[in-house]
Amino acid sequence: MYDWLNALPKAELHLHLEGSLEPELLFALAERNKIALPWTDVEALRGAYAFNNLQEFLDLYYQGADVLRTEQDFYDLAWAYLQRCKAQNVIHTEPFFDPQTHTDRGIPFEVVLNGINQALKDGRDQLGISSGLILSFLRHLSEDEAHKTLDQALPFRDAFIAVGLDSSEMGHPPSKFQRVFDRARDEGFVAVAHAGEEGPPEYIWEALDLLKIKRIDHGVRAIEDERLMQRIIEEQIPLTVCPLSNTKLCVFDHMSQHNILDMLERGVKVTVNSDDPAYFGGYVTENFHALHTHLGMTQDQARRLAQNSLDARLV
Ligand SMILES: Nc1ncnc2[nH]cnc12
Ligand SMILES: [Zn+2]
Repeated sequence: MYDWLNALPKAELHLHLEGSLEPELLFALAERNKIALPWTDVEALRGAYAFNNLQEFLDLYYQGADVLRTEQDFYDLAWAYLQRCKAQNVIHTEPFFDPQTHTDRGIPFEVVLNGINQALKDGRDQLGISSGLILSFLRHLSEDEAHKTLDQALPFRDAFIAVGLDSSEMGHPPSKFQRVFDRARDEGFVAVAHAGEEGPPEYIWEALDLLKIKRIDHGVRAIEDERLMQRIIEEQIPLTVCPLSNTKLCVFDHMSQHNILDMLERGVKVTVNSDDPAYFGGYVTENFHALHTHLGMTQDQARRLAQNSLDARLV
């Protein structure tokens, strides 16, 4: 089944480039940039990948991103991810990047963007993988800071297809970012947002009604609100679900409890994605395979999930 799932043509719609930083590359970049790391080796770092919630993961994820300094580093990061796409027949990808994670450390916006963009271009030209980049605001920071990030992005508007919202969900509802999303949409960007990963269904309502998003990232807690379920089914609003992430971050205790196939059978436009594959134990195919192993996902269901991912592309 793994090989069959791997060969299935698919799109990835929920992937943080910083979350695709494998420990081997992290160590190589630390050496290249002469940065001392708190872990003795790759295995010690991998051993730290045990999380009880989103915040515990984010603390390590932001720490890991500190090795990314130069345009070449960002290129290497994105290029390594695109090669994984090629190996897993991901024919289209819409990755997120978090500019504030880097600009707050003094890395110029253009350095980050140029490195990523060159890799995406080479991915199109050399690997045949189409893509669209999503600029994600960090929700634990202020809306003012998000406005500043949007200002920095506007001169490069053709480099992005959408804006997103990620990082610590609880206590940072979508309503906090209503004005900057209004501005981004006025400037022609599509909007997406993480909602209903750890946060309640109300955050999904806000993301839809206040941020006017076209796709919900995660959204697994929608199932707690029947009226919300009716809406996302009726309007066929796609959900970018990340099964391995959800179990690694204890959103579900075990993969056998995941609700993605229940949602699929109820008519929700759910898709399968890897979120932060370097940290959560696998790329898209591993996520599909876990659904087969623990939930008995059939080939027919896998085909529908893959088709949903192709249908839910923004570009
Ligand atoms: N799963 C996730 N949720 C929120 N923010 C993130 N940033 C990277 N991965 C994330
Ligand atoms: Zn995510």
